[in-house]
Amino acid sequence: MNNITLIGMPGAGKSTLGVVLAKILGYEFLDSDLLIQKEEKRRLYQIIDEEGEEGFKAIENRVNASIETEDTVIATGGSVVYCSEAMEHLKSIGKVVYLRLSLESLEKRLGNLKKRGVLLKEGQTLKSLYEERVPLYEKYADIVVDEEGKDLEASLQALLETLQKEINK
Ligand SMILES: Nc1ncnc2c1ncn2[C@@H]1O[C@H](COP(=O)(O)OP(=O)(O)O)[C@@H](O)[C@H]1O
Ligand SMILES: O=C(O)C1=C[C@@H](OP(=O)(O)O)[C@@H](O)[C@H](O)C1
Ligand SMILES: [Mg+2]
Repeated sequence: MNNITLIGMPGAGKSTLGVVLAKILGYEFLDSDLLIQKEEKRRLYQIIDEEGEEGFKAIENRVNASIETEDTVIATGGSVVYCSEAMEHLKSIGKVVYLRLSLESLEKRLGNLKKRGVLLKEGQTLKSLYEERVPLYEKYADIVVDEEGKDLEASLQALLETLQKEINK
């Protein structure tokens, strides 16, 4: 199945770029964060508040591992890479694309992380979260797209060009 799954740090543009990419490719678009909210009938922040970090991850794993789509751009939540079953499943139904952005750029782009619903352990900084996650994004990525120094239009262009090259391989 030829789905395209976007992974990367919160604020990397998975949701914003994903929907435009789907439109250009004539694909469906699925934001797995919205699927979690629909299935749980709760907002993400409520799930995190009520179930804690581990509880949220278990739900995120189950929901992402159950996605059965075709010709769909799937924007995941930044924490999906902690969910090994979900990641193996997403890899099996298409290509996994890591949207890479430097810590410095993310720091400028992101506001209050807790308010954004990012899974942060007590006292954890964006820097330590970045260092913890980058190896996981790299581990699961079939394709890496570098977004550094690009505006929305240029990021989308880079994403399209990289996918095109991959398809023509
Ligand atoms: N070059 C860019 N690519 C993607 N998003 C960008 C870019 N520049 C600024 N942004 C902004 O960064 C935010 C990305 O948020 P979002 O798409 O929700 O990311 P994610 O789903 O990866 O957490 C949006 O507010 C978007 O407008
Ligand atoms: O990175 C994270 O810890 C999270 C990112 C969010 O999605 P985005 O990556 O779309 O912001 C959402 O899944 C959840 O609140 C946790
Ligand atoms: Mg998103």
